[in-house]
Amino acid sequence: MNIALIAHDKKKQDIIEFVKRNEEAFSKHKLYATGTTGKLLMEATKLTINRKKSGPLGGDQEIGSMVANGKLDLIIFFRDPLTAQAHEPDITALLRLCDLYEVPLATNKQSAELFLEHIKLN
Ligand SMILES: O=C(CO)COP(=O)(O)O
Repeated sequence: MNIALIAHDKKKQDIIEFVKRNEEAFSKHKLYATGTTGKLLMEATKLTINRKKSGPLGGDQEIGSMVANGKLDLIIFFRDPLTAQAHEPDITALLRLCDLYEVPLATNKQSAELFLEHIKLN
C-alpha cells in the first residue's frame, strides 16, 4: 500500500511512537510524509520515507494531489485539534479530497491503531 504519514507539531511525538512501535508493519509499504514529519520519522526509525514539502509550505497540498491522482491508499494524519494552523485551508482541502476519493484517513491514534490492525491482517 501507499501510505502517507502526517502529524502536527504537538502530535509529532505521538506519531513517532506509533510508527516505531509498528515499524515492521510499515516497512512492508511505500511511505510518504510531509516534510518535518518524514524527517523526524526517518531519524527515529530505519524506514525510508518519500518526503514532500513541510505542511505549512504546501506539503498537505502535495499529499492532496496524490490523493486526487489515485496514488495513496491510506493516510494517517495526527491532527492537533487545539492549535490554530496557518495553513488550515490546505488541511481542510486534504480532508475533503480524502472524502471525495474515499481514501481511508485516520486523524487520531485510536483510528490509526484500527487501520493498522487491518493492514497487518492483509
Ligand atoms: O503541517 C502539517 C500538516 O498540516 C505537517 O507538516 P510537517 O510534517 O512538515 O510538520
